[in-house]
Amino acid sequence: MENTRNFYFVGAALGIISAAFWYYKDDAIGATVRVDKSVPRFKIHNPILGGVLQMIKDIDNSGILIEEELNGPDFDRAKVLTIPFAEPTIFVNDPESVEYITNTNFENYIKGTFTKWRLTDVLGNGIFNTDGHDWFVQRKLSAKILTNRNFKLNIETVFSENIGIFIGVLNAVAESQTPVDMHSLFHRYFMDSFGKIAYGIDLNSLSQGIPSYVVSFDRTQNTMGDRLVNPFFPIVDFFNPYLKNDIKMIREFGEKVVKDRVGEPHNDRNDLLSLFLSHCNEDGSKLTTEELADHVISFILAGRDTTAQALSWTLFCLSNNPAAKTALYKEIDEILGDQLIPKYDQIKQMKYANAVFKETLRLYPSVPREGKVAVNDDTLPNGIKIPKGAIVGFCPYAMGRSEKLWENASAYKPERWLNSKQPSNYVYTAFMCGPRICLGKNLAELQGVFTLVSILKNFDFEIIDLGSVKQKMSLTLPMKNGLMCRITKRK
Ligand code: HEM
Repeated sequence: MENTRNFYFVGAALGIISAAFWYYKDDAIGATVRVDKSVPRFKIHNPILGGVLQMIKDIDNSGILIEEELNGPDFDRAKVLTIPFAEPTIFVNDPESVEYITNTNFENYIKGTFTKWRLTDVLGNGIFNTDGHDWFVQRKLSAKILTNRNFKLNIETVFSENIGIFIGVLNAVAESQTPVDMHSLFHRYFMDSFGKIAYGIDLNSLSQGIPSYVVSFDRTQNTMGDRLVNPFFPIVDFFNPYLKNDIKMIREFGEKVVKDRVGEPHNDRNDLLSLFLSHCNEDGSKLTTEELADHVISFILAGRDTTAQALSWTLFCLSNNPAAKTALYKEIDEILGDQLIPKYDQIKQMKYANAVFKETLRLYPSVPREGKVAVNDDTLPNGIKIPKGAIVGFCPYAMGRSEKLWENASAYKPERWLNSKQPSNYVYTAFMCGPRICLGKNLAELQGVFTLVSILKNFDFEIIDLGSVKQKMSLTLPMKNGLMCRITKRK
């Protein structure tokens, strides 16, 4: 009797497991939407768990893994990645689909709850985390300050002042002959520059060492990146010993920036914070301190990490490509002569330096992944059916390395940018495209090239161990082990 009962019990259990395997053969358990089975799944897919095991097993290389799937020989029009209890992502890798979701049918593809649920505790309702009317109002306001005229003024004032401090720090490092982590220094330099440009404040993180709120920013960026691939992030977050305090530090930093300005006798400066402070909602009310802090925090994240990481990868790419490095030094010396810091017009004249910056971002885009949630059922121009609630994703990292889009895609060739015909924003997606294209694109290019040229005019950089330079999973594309360099002063 007992044996018979056990036999039925084991049989039933095996039956349930087999049924689960059959039912969740193509999609992870709890996937919120089922995608048509005719769209191929990622090779790393397992029944029930989808792609989660492979993604979190080597989380820092998950971007490379996605790139290999999208640029692999079996990729046709789209591939699906599902992880348990989350929206499935239908990845595309062609400019037509990217144009469709980011522009042609913009209204149907939003950030949605996927992003909100993962980022709101840090970013609140900042521009990265909003859709519709809220997004539009913030975008219009910010665009008023992020103008080319203001960038030109910034070059002559803030950039020149800050680069002087940066060069001073690098001089001391060169004299001491001790290796330094350029990845960390770039983050501190751009934090200070951005604090000054956007909020008119001196953060002094370069000259006074790393403040604790910067450590919190860094750690939380990584946590937010992990949340995008790990569906079990609420559990991981619960056991994260730093997270609660880090978020508190970041929010307090944002609120302090606001409160300090509100307390000023003359708060009518020409910067982002003044604009947000003077803004009135439709009902005539002003933004609260908390809302203003959302903007402060979001713009620091937008302006600091992206450009700092782009320059870190630029030094890495130049070290791997001596011919490009020589050509760049030649242009800098020809145009600057004895002058140590470039002027606005000289940066515009430096075709090769601008090409170097773009070429680095093609291979190492600071925002390597993009995803938008479909509001309604839809069909992409390539015929792929998109169910309501699924995410349509694309990877600037994969598109930049696609042989279908770039000749000799894996080669670092700044020369490809010297042609008069430039690729469209739907091919070169490092700054996104459509109505949500990066608002700071021109500023980033100007400040990136200005900084690169200024430091190369003054110093030589030797990366100590090229093999140790690795990507790290995050919202952006930081370096896992930093970028340790030996610096010498140029004669
Ligand atoms: C190399 C530097 C940079 C790169 C590669 C870059 C790239 C991007 C990308 C890919 C997006 C879209 C992100 C998304 O879909 O959520 C974006 C958005 C944005 N970026 Fe940048 N960015 C850079 C620097 C900057 C700077 C310096 C600013 C300064 C203000 C800035 C401001 C913004 C803003 C405000 C948005 C949100 C736009 C919107 O949602 O309407 N970015 N950026």
